[in-house]
Amino acid sequence: MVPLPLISQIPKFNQVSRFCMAMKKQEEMVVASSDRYETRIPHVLSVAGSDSGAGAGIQADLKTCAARGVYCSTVITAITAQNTVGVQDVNIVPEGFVSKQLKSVLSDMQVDVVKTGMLPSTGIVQVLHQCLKEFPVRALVVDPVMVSTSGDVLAGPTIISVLQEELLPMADLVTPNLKEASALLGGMPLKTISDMRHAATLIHQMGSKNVLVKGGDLPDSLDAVDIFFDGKDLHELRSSRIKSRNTHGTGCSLASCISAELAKGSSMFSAVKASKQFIERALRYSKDINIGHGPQGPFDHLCRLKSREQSSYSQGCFNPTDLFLYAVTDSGMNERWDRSITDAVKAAVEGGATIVQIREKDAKTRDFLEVAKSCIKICHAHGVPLLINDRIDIALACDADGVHVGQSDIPAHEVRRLLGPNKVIGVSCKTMEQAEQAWIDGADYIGCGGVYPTNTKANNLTVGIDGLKRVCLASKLPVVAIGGINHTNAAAVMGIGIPNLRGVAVVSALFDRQCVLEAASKLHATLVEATTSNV
Ligand SMILES: Nc1ncnc2c1ncn2[C@@H]1O[C@H](COP(=O)(O)OP(=O)(O)OP(=O)(O)O)[C@@H](O)[C@H]1O
Ligand SMILES: Cc1ncc(CO)c(N)n1
Ligand SMILES: [Mg+2]
Repeated sequence: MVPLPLISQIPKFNQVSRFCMAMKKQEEMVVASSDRYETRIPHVLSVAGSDSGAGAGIQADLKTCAARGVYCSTVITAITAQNTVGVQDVNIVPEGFVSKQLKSVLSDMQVDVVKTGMLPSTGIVQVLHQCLKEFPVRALVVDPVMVSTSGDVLAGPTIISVLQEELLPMADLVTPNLKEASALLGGMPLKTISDMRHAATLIHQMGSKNVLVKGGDLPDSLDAVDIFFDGKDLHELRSSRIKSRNTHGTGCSLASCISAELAKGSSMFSAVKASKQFIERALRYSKDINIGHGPQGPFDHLCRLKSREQSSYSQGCFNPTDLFLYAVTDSGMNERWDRSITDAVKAAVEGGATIVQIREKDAKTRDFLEVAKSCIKICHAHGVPLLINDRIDIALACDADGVHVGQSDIPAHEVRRLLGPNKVIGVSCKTMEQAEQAWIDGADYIGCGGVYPTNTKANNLTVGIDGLKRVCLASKLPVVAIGGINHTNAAAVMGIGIPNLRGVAVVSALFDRQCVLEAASKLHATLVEATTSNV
């Protein structure tokens, strides 16, 4: 198979569509060669050390990629005896054997992105450099692991010059923490955000296309602040600092999440921002878990999948963040683009849809049920809930996660009675009164729109941005905006800045497009951009 160009050689605006085209081409090749339709899964190769405590290293990378729906292969560079107290011992894998692992994976599997962690010898860096020249990949993310947060050395200072000479000039992103940034800069002290900004520009000169200086260990900082530099602009990425001992492995997980998002086709900046959100969410979810007796515990990468089983769908605890990118299917559009509903849903969730609603107005009941069952499997494999529009019978029969109803469908309180307390119920509302009623009726969220005019629903009254604001301010339930929303106006919708507006629901912007995956990841990136603060 012809290797794809390095990500840094592809103009930014073209990345996602080229990736989609390449994926389509590969799919066609598979069909042609085996007469069987298979979909390629985005693939990250992690070249890193094993952490026996499984909070960092290879284990963190595997879990992060799994949480993001991306395949992760592994080349192990060292085995560490490690726990929540610290690193007790390190056994370095001989470079010849690292080289064998690299060749095994790279010569056989189609890797999109290589992510490096612990590279404990100069020989290992050299064989990696050689292999990447022989088997180019779309992106290289270098996490220059040197010292663990417990203070133990994972790669000595001799590594620095070979990293600088061989790896950084090939890298699309390098992600040093404060100590590593300081070591790369010959021991320069880094104590403030302004020091971090300066460091990012200096490290950029070592050849990496982009630099992310991580501030997890910045003393006296109320927020967790990272500095991103793309060679032109400096961005300050902030999230709240979660008060928890369970922060071991945040660095590895951040870099592998960025790699996973790049593998799916995101642009670099969107991947970085989405990944910072992922870390914050996982830390918040895991802040009270208790593993080990030492000062630094691991967090739970798979929280999103778990919270799905434990909360929304069996314990009756709806997670409003699921409304972020809400995909509503339309059979007419799928027919027009000659794809099945299941293929459309699969592409939407792979591209980043966070909840799916199956809306089938004309389907035969039995066909609808079969489609719903397949879609649930796809959605749950990605930790995404699936709702059914209007048809409570179908939702019950396939054990969907919930139902969405309009004002002329069965009233929400009846739906609640039929579905019980643990399912998700959404109601379309145009007015403050309807929003109040949805709350009284026991709904979990409301959909408000049409925000903009749309062809999807005939004779649908447009409430506009002002109507949306009014309903959001009055609603006691989380709100998802709907109606004519796409990647050009999504930022304006989220920009109204009312906290209970949790996302946008879209039909045409995903499904009336040639490449649903591309449309979804582009819209997801736009939403992340619109909802993450940066200076
Ligand atoms: N307590 C926290 N709350 C929120 N975000 C955090 C916290 N600690 C770290 N982060 C974030 O996690 C990411 C990793 O940062 P950090 O500086 O801890 O990397 P690291 O030291 O390489 O991690 P590690 O060595 O533990 O794997 C950054 O985006 C940082 O802002
Ligand atoms: C194996 C390994 N890689 C990276 C880190 C950095 O957190 C660690 N502690 N252990
Ligand atoms: Mg740290």
